[in-house]
Amino acid sequence: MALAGVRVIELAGLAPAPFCGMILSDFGARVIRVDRTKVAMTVDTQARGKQSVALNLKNPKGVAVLKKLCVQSDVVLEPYRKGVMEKMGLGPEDLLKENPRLIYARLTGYGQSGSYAKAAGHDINYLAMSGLLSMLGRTSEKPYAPLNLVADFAGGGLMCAFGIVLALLERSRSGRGQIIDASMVEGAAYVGSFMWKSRSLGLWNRPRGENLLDSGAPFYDTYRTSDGKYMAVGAIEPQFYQQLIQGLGLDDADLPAQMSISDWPQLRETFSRVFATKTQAEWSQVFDGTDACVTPVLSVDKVLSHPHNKARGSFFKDSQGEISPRPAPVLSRSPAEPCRFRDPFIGEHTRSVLKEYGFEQAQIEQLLSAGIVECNEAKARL
Ligand SMILES: C[C@H](CCC[C@@H](C)[C@H]1CC[C@H]2[C@@H]3[C@H](O)C[C@@H]4C[C@H](O)CC[C@]4(C)[C@H]3C[C@H](O)[C@]12C)C(=O)SCCNC(=O)CCNC(=O)[C@H](O)C(C)(C)COP(=O)(O)OP(=O)(O)OC[C@H]1O[C@@H](n2cnc3c(N)ncnc32)[C@H](O)[C@@H]1OP(=O)(O)O
Repeated sequence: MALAGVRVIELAGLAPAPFCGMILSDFGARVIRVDRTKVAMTVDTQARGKQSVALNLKNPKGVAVLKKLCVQSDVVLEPYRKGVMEKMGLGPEDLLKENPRLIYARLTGYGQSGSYAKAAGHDINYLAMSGLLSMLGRTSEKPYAPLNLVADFAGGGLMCAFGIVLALLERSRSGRGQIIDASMVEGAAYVGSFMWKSRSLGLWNRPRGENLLDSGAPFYDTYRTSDGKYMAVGAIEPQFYQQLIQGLGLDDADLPAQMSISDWPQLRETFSRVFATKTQAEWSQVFDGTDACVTPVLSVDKVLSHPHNKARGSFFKDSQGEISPRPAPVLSRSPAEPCRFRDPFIGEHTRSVLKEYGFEQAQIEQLLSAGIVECNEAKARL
């Protein structure tokens, strides 16, 4: 796999950093998640392929353990508020001094500088600060955050993984590590570059929810079917729009022009009325194999069985029967191979990892009895 041989230490976080670690793990990196001690259950639902070491970083001996792990690693990924790592004596200066090849990735909401750097926040706040939230939502409604996909995952976890891969590539030439300041505000805004770069085209001149791609246009929207499901319509180009009209059984001569914005409400009503006459399956049959750009809105349970997704193996079931998306993109020679085994228990690999990283048996026992590290091998064997 592309990242085979890369060792990552991921400090346990909420959503974006776990996703970043999972991407690296899916593509072959060895990811060791450092969890807190005295925690019964992890909230990391993106732990695929990771190992877990439970370590008390409030104790200087715990800090020393982490340093030793980082000296022998390629990447450390930290998801804390600005200053937390420095306070524990684990800031970039400390760790890069001991391992100048280390890539030190800092995944935060607001970045390492600026007046918000130390403030708490979540996806919706970062999305708001990126400018993008102001553009999301239906006409005459308040801004609407699309789950926590944009800032946490696209602009956060994924962008941070991209930064790490870039830094690894650069290190193969320079031999030196570096610090990655991954701000979710900036990551989200960067993902949304199109919104800024396409303003001159007049794509976003109208209020929120009344533009071409924000559900303003009737040919770029979703429609309810007779069985209470939905179809997605993305027939922008005139030649594809014609196929939409044909599939709906409408006559172009009876309809206003596609780009007549003042007629969009009327056109939407017509489309809504027609879509409500057949089930999702029936509409899929009508549009499959055409270029009308009309697809069923699949529920997360149904994606696995759709013939297209099935043919490509786009989703898979793990050993627990849970459906997951296959890691993307697909590399021809060294594709990702997601681990199908269950996620680790907190501290499941403490003993084995410490041994591998050069701790003597007696040292490990001492750390365990002092509560500086915790081990959960027994739970794993149950
Ligand atoms: C919208 C998303 C978030 C969605 C997440 C939800 C899915 C989950 C959120 C809450 C979960 C529920 C909850 O936990 C209760 C149940 C628990 C149960 O086990 C499961 C069910 C639950 C209902 C559970 C269910 C779900 O999992 C949840 C609903 C996001 O937007 S995520 C993005 C958040 N932002 C960032 O990541 C940006 C960077 N980080 C930050 O700004 C801050 O970390 C943050 C997120 C604001 C949190 O601030 P906080 O004050 O809590 O922490 P920090 O200032 O960063 O300091 C960390 C302290 O921890 C110490 N520490 C770290 N590691 C160790 C260690 N190994 N040992 C000892 N101590 C450690 C560190 O020293 C810091 O201590 P100090 O505060 O003393 O300096």
